[in-house]
Amino acid sequence: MTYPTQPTASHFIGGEYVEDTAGAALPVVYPATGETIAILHEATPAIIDRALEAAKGAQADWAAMSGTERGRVLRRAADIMRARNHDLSVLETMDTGKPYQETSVADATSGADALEYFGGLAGSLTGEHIQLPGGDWAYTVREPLGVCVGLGAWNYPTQIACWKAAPALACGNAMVFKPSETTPLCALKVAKILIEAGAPPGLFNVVQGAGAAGAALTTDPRVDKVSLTGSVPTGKKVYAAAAAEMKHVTMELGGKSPLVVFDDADLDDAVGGAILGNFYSSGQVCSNGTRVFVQRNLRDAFLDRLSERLANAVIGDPLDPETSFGPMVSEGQLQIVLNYISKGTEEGARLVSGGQRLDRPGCWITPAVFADVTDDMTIAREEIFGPVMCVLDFENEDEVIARANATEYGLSAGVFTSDLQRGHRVIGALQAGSCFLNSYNDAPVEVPFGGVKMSGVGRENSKAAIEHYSQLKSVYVRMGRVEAPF
Ligand SMILES: NC(=O)C1=CN([C@@H]2O[C@H](COP(=O)(O)OP(=O)(O)OC[C@H]3O[C@@H](n4cnc5c(N)ncnc54)[C@H](O)[C@@H]3O)[C@@H](O)[C@H]2O)C=CC1
Ligand SMILES: NCCCC(=O)O
Repeated sequence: MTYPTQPTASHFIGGEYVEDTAGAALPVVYPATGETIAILHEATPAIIDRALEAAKGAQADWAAMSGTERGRVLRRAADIMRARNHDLSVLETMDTGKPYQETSVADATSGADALEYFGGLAGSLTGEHIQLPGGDWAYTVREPLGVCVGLGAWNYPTQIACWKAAPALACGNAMVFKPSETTPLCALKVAKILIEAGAPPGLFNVVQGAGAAGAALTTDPRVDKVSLTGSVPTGKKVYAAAAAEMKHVTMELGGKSPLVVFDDADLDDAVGGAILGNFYSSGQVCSNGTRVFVQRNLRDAFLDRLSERLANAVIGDPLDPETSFGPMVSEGQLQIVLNYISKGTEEGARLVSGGQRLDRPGCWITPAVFADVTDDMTIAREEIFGPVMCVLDFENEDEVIARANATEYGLSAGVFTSDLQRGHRVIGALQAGSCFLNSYNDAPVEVPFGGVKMSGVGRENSKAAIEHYSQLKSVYVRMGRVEAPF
């Protein structure tokens, strides 16, 4: 059988598509219909070995090029991605179920932004000169780490591949990227585009597979750094395995982020922020503000306006540009979400809208809003990773800060208020890596992205990412005689 989105082969290694049918079959399902759209194969040990050898073989020559030359390749790749945005967006939609309305502006475009931004930075990555007493001096050299492994989640397959590859390659590293087993298609296109842009074969390789393939990559002695986007439980395993060999890590993990709405906020902006922070990508965004704290005397107006605006959601064919809300990524993820919705009702939260599975093929659920949620409820404590908004009441600033911070997570936080002093004061007190004031879920490449507490280690995007894909060598230069004690 021929599938419409079947790639040339499962893996991309050494500049070409590579197949090894000895690996377990990996069916790819279009979540909007439940149909199989491709069948790939998980990487065998031989495939993983081949990818790591290819990366190791390409890395030294790539690192020996000037930053400007490396940057040129990345910027060319960005141009190709932009030129192919339509096709890449359709593929992203097929891989994830996210509506084309989103994928056409937030996936390949975001990946291209990362390639362009880090391509631009590559030529400016230098060390520094440090003057010392007696005429001595030192200099630092910014060196690549070597071979980096990228492990992706399923919600943003193109974006995650590019957010990891772009800074890694800009710094002179090579990469083996393993997409999520749920969404294996898009990263292959990124690999092909990098080759077309002039990247040497082996610089960026893609291998498929689930946790076992990720673990094999993480523990391989040829690997110098592991960058994971995934859940906290996986993050703990990957971090521990990397630590055993003292490897560098970036951990972009989960969250249960607070979005605080004061009663002086612009109501429509606050409702818009809550919609963006809960229902974009059908709620499958790590930074989502899923605990929406609304000051008590605004609560009813907030819920009314939210219901009015939710009625405008267009739930349907994700490839139709009018559709604004797609299916969950998989039946498994849909079941997780449905279980949380049952638990919310059982524990006494009030389901004010949505939360029903739609009677049609595929993984469809309507956006759910719970009111009267209390801090101890399961739906207020655990990451759901689906379209479930919890609305919690609060009275005053100190109270909401304490409650917002009472979580092991610390990825994001948002505040809506027209009192800017209060806005900055509250943001200053919130324990989160990525914060928003009168906005939610913006992720421009120029701004560091990442979490504190259990939500992660390190930062993606911005100049901060350079620190996580390079290391400094210090060289002390003595200009006089060496005076030893004997
Ligand atoms: N902070 C961030 O930037 C983001 C975080 N996430 C988080 O990701 C989660 C959802 O994505 P999932 O794909 O379900 O996450 P997951 O943690 O199940 O898997 C993430 C990746 O790790 C791999 N993996 C699983 N076990 C492994 C092991 N033992 N060793 C090495 N690799 C292993 C998987 O195959 C996959 O490629 C949510 O918790 C979400 O919050 C998602 C997107 C962005
Ligand atoms: N564009 C959203 C970044 C966060 C995430 O990948 O979930």
